[in-house]
Amino acid sequence: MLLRLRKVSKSYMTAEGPLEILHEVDLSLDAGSTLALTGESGSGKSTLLHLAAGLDAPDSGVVEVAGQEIATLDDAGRAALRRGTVGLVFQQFNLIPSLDVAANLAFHARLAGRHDPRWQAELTERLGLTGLARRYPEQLSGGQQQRVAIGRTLAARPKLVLADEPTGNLDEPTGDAVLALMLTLVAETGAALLMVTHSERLAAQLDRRVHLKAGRIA
Ligand SMILES: Nc1ncnc2c1ncn2[C@@H]1O[C@H](COP(=O)(O)OP(=O)(O)OP(=O)(O)O)[C@@H](O)[C@H]1O
Repeated sequence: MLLRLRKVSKSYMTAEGPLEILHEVDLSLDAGSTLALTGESGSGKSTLLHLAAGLDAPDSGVVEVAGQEIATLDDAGRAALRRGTVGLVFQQFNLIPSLDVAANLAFHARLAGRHDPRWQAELTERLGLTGLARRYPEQLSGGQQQRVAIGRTLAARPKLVLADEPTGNLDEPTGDAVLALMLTLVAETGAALLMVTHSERLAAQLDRRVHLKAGRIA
């Protein structure tokens, strides 16, 4: 099992007092499987994804990634887990503006010690980025930037891909094409995917779907 949440609860402090966002959420994801996380705006989807990435800690409950309980790791251990096992794709592409496409694609793989020029070349071609390798992010369209962001994540061959509305900034045909490509590449690398989406239509393309409502899995 790549990802497991057990009785995970999380509150944020607000001016009116603590606000519970997630209440005893259980969720698990096996290697090679894909799961869509849906729910209304504010239902806690991004919060859950951040907990799964070890970017934030739950108030109670357990988060395990690849068999490791995140709470038992120190900052360096969590950073190593993110670098070595987890890949993140966000709606805002988070490309490095000072690096060209090729260097952006290589960045995480190099950090993870898994830079593989042949795999990068294959991703570049299949993501339709050939010819754009020397361009900088600001010289790309939104769809092109998102394909670079997905390529950058997959170049490092993460075991677990966490994606937050990865096609949310794209028009529907472009978003559909980018998602289809991401699903194919995730399947080929044997990674597990947890994807947050507002879209029922996109959620239906993944193996399983869970819906968050008022902080609980509905
Ligand atoms: N750091 C924070 N401090 C206080 N409240 C927060 C914080 N982060 C998120 N929240 C609140 O927690 C709730 C859940 O936020 P979250 O971003 O997880 O929702 P979401 O389901 O991803 O929403 P969306 O679909 O709009 O992105 C929201 O009400 C939000 O205002």
